[in-house]
Amino acid sequence: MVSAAASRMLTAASTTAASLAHRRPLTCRATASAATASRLVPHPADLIHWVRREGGFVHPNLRIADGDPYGLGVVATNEIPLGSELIALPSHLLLRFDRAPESDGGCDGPHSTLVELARRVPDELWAMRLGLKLLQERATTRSFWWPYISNLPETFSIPIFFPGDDIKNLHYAPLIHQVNKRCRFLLEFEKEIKSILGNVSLRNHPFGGQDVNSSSLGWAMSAVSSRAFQLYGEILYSDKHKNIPMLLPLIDMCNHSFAPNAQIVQEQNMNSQNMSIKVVADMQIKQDTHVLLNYGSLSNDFFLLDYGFVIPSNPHDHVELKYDEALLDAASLAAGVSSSSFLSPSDWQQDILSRLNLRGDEALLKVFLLNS
Ligand SMILES: C[S@@+](CC[C@H](N)C(=O)[O-])C[C@H]1O[C@@H](n2cnc3c(N)ncnc32)[C@H](O)[C@@H]1O
Repeated sequence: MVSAAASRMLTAASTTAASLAHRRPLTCRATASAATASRLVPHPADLIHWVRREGGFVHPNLRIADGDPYGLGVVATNEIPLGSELIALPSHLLLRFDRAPESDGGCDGPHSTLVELARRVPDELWAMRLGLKLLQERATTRSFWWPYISNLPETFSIPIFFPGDDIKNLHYAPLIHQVNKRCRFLLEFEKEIKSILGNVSLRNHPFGGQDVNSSSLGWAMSAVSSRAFQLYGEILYSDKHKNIPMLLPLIDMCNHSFAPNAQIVQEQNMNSQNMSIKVVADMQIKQDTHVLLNYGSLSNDFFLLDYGFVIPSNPHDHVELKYDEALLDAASLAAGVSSSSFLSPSDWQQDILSRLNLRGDEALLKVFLLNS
């Protein structure tokens, strides 16, 4: 199933480009690592210049540079003092999926069709919802967001694009299950989108009449899962907020570290439309040093699935096991250990098990093995 999905994504990539030469094709190659991945176009717009021109702020001592082996990154060209504002984006430079009607024809316009498609995406695949918006902007010839989108990688080396054998070699059933699930979703969603958009006029088509396939959907989902930040969105009531994913131009060029030298600060009026997002230096940043953010306390499963990399000795990795006496007895039997009896432990064993909280009415049978 997975290899079929992966190979279909691979081959679909090359087929649409020729017939859509007058538009920005929604294609994706599934090769190369992030470190070498080229951008959507050979000479993308100057992102720093665009952010400044559109009302954002970028510290004069910053540039985008090759962050080998992490792909591109944001680097200090000169020392930057602790507490300095590094990047600031006003609300109109935050790319988010908004359900409210846009000025595109009210209830029937392309935005409404996009909302209808997004409604069919399960909550756990939230990245696909914002991915639909990203695809729409990518397909729009004069999109405001093109200078940003043109700087996105052409490919993502995350497991949904791995060849089938490489997926099997992950050797970890829960991860393989997630990859399979995502691949299956992309193939099914492609069919669903084709059937819905088959009856939609060009005027109301969210992708300007272009075909969307599992390859382009996979590209968009990966772009969002590996670059979006979950930030305060709508205010629900009193001081409760709902986090929503947003793409943050330039800020998303910063790579990850559990020992970051900068952090994201969200400034917000009560009206969330007026929010602004800043990156502030948490320490002095020396010349030629990368600006690093902490993407979150994530385990390597999440990093691999959503970002395509893992952290050696990740302190947030853990293995969850169940202390199951019957299973342990069966394992002893299979191993030829005749003397053990986990189901009827002796007194001293019961005492130790109780102290470990593995026996008794309040017993907690989940065992966590932490990395640290
Ligand atoms: C938000 S983007 C950062 C910008 C990215 N390097 C680029 O070239 O566009 C996240 C991606 O950067 C790479 N990356 C970031 N931090 C990394 C790290 N600590 N180790 C390995 N790869 C990293 C991964 O490819 C990840 O999916």
